[in-house]
Amino acid sequence: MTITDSPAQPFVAKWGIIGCGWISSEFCKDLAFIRPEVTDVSHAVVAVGSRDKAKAAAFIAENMPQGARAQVEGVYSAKPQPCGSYDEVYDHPKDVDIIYIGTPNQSHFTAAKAALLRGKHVLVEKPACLNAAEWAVLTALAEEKRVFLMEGLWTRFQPLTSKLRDALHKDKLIGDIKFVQSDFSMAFYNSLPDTHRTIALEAAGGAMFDLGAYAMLPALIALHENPDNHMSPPEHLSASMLKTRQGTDQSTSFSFDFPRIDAKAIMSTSIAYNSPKDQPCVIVGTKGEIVLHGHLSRPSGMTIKIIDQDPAPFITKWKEPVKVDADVGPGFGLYFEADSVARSLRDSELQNATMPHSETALVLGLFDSIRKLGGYTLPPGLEQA
Ligand SMILES: NC(=O)C1=CN([C@@H]2O[C@H](COP(=O)(O)OP(=O)(O)OC[C@H]3O[C@@H](n4cnc5c(N)ncnc54)[C@H](OP(=O)(O)O)[C@@H]3O)[C@@H](O)[C@H]2O)C=CC1
Ligand SMILES: O=C1OC[C@@H](O)[C@H](O)[C@H]1O
Repeated sequence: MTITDSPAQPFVAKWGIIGCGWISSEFCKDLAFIRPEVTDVSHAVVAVGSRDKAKAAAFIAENMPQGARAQVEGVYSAKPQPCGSYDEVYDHPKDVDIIYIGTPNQSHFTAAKAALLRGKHVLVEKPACLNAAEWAVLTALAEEKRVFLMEGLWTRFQPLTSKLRDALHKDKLIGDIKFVQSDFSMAFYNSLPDTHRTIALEAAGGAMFDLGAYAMLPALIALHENPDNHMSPPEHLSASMLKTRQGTDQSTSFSFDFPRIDAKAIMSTSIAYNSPKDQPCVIVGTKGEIVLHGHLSRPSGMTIKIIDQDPAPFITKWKEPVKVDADVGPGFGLYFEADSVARSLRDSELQNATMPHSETALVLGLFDSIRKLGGYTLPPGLEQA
């Protein structure tokens, strides 16, 4: 074989993992998946940090005993190392280049800041931090250190999200989009103990912080990112919160308008009930509707319904609906996000175009306003900016 015949090696993202909980385990299992269709990037887990070293070792043995895909395939030789503190991962002597933060909400800012200060790239789980001011501190630090920073809102990277965007804006299948209604809710309250991270005040729990970004996402894609809206911010925000015993929100509803395109979004999120499974979100346009199915964090598909008559106030005729399945293969589906981050690192990007800093700033700013309208106050000291 000549040199030119040898297959190109993928770019390998070298991860340090912070926190050995549930979502970190799904993330690492996804990093280990061998997906032959992806040849340009791969992943290695270099170090795994827990507050308890034995837990980190057990986490590795259970979720990726051979490491991530590049380690399984021999593209990267060292195996994942367990660490008994998060600092050990940030300071890891081996070549950790990006830190994945899978700890509870209230710890995201501290963990992300610590990693950025060490000059590491960062992917931090949603919500990236507790308010827009904290995010401004992190983005300024990332810019100063010239490192990559992104909030992990994995739904943005799923193939169905691209199909939805194309159907709405490229193919304009439902005409001018006028209305979005969505609900993302999961019945944690009164099922899990009040100390659980999704409920507890000290963990910045409640529906909005846990599920609100997913409830908001279809409106941002359909309306905020609508080319005719020119990225004008939402206006006329209204919100109300029904509280848990903890003072966090069990159920929150909110709405906003996009006057530039005469469109409205009404959203809700709750930890007290489960969303309507078959129809958690409807996007309504002048020529039809798109209905999302399943969980809004990972929709199982969408149905495109086109009106079969001239525009009229009362619609009675529809074309045969078109069903589009989500192309999620085995695993959880966090690999789409991880691959995109790896491509950003390969290309020396400091932000990811699909999930730029401005997107997180917008959502956290809306969260700030929704909390103010709903009277949700975090304990003193939890917010660090
Ligand atoms: N993208 C997605 O689909 C999902 C995202 N998430 C997000 O990920 C984050 C973690 O959620 P999840 O994995 O369900 O949570 P878990 O409770 O399962 O895990 C969190 C881990 O963080 C570490 N940790 C650090 N500080 C604390 C603390 N004070 N209390 C408890 N644990 C702590 C622990 O790891 P150790 O003991 O090893 O130090 C723990 O195992 C949340 O911010 C959530 O919003 C959650 C689920 C899905
Ligand atoms: O991000 C999330 O997605 C779905 C839920 O399982 C979880 O509580 C939440 O953090």
